[in-house]
Amino acid sequence: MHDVSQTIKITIFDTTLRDGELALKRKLTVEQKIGLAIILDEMGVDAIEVGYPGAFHKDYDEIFMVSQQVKHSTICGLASSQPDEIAAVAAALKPAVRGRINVFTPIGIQANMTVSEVLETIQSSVSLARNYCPDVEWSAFDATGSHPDLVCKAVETAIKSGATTIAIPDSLGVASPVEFSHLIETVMHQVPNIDSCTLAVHCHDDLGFAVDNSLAALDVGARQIECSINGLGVRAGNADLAKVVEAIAPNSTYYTAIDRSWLNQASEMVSQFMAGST
Ligand SMILES: CC(C)C(=O)C(=O)O
Repeated sequence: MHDVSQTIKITIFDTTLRDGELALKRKLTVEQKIGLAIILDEMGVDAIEVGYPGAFHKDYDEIFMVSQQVKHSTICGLASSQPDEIAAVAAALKPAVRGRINVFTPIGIQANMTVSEVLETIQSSVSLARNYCPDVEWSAFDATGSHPDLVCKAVETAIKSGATTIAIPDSLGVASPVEFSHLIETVMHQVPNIDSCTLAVHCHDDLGFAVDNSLAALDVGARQIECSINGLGVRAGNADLAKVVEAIAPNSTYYTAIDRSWLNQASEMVSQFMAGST
């Protein structure tokens, strides 16, 4: 239960079953995904990202079956801007009480696309996703490896195209807390329609800053943190959900809906996944 003086709810988006699974040598079974998703749902996680069917065919069935079991959390599937990937996530989410399509577009310097190609790709993919689902997240893959002006233009375009959540990832884990919160602040100040979406952050731990970057972003306007149990995720991992939630708990401004009594059970389950994958 949060203190009534804590006024701003921070949405907790768990990506253990999607980004986290990428770190495992042996992929999770559908039973393992359902088992963890039920605990995350009980724990009060707002959104659970279950898979990326465009890259892994098995993730389609897993999103479908987790969607049948979970009653409270929003179930999310990842898609690139390819129309068939977006359609696959939409179909897999059919049984979900609440579903979300997370569309990502690479916008870093290495993406090798012109500005107009990037913006057209965002416009067409996010609009398509919105035709299937009222809850669409757009993720600016490699935002910290891009020019801030392009990040802002891209975010504005995604919101105009119907995105309800915008994620700014530090995809390669290259930013310090000062640099990352400066980027979030720039987006908050320069994007005219930013108030019509929830701003999310998705940080990787290559420099050991995933949790610090996520928390620093709150004071400049981020309202969703993407994280994972035990920080499981590609390379050095994602922000650790328990560390994020424990850091927010005593804060007088922010609160989460997480019931922290479930944290150990979730951590033990994911430790077993990790041990079984070596
Ligand atoms: C696909 C996106 C959200 C991602 O995992 C990243 O940028 O790290």
